[in-house]
Amino acid sequence: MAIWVIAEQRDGELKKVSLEMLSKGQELAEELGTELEAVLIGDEIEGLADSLAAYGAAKVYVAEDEELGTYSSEGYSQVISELIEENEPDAVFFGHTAFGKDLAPRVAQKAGAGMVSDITAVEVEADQLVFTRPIYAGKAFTKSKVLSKPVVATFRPNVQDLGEAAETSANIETVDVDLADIRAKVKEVKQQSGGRVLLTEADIIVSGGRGMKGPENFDILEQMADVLGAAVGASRAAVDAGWREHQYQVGQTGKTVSPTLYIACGISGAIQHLAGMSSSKYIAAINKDEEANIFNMADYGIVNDLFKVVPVLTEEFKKVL
Ligand SMILES: Cc1cc2nc3c(=O)[nH]c(=O)nc-3n(C[C@H](O)[C@H](O)[C@H](O)COP(=O)(O)OP(=O)(O)OC[C@H]3O[C@@H](n4cnc5c(N)ncnc54)[C@H](O)[C@@H]3O)c2cc1C
Repeated sequence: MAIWVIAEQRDGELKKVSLEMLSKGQELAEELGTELEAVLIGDEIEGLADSLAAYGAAKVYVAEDEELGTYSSEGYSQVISELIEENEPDAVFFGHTAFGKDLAPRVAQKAGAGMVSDITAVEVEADQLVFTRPIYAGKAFTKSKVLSKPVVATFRPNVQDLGEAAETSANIETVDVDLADIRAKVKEVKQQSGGRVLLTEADIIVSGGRGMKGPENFDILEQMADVLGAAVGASRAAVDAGWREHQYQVGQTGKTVSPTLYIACGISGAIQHLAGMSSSKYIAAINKDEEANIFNMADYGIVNDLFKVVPVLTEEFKKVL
């Protein structure tokens, strides 16, 4: 009986959402009087188990194999499903990331489990987990209880608070892995170069829309992002115009992001854009139209020409950062 967090790592580095889920999981486990445990899968990753313990995992199941070095839907879902069958956890949490979105439904299907996705909050009511998730592009929220066991849930990254890390070492249980029946193997992963933080993990995002007027003008956003250590996003209008690649699109048909600060530059605030960023902690908007809908959502707004404002802000940020 336990709450499980399926840890996500890439190239030996844990994704922040895994630690966020552990921080939240610790609270929930205490309230429910159950254990918090983590599952770590990959190749040569055992060293990461201590970090999972530091954020509250009382036990870490470690499945290591060369074949698991790169993500494989079939391999990872097989390992997790077998572990679930053996240990019968009450709840299994994944990040709502490309990894979690691919893996969680497969695991839920194999375990015959109910699933709730993209959750932004969870609480305990009458000994049951109640999950909150945004619907209608963030205009409304549903609260769901899942009656089957285990419940599988995916957590929106950057929403749960990260707790304090404790000084502790992990209680590791090594998992026997038999991948003889796996039909598909990942032979190579080609990564795009570029040193910027990922959009979905960024603490600060500077985003540009049609108001940027052309691809070359994104340079001023890149410069501001360099100073802030931010990622650069875009509206669909900017992506459709061919100014930015689709992987940087924020919104209903792009990425959902929840940074601490989202700076929207020359973005009007269409509902489909808001769908992807309305759960940001703070929203700042720069737009020359004071009627722009983005100002209804923004915590801070500057009504002015972004080509005047952005370079000034960048210089000011340089002075304090
Ligand atoms: C099914 C569907 C899915 C969609 N999915 C998405 C999605 O995932 N993401 C998304 O973003 N959109 C999406 N859209 C499109 C969405 O409806 C809007 O068309 C789009 O978000 C508009 O982008 P924008 O704000 O950059 O452009 P606009 O709406 O044209 O706004 C440009 C803004 O820039 C301002 N501006 C212009 N010049 C300056 C300047 N010099 N200084 C300051 N401000 C300036 C203007 O005042 C204006 O407010 C979707 C639409 C549909 C129908």
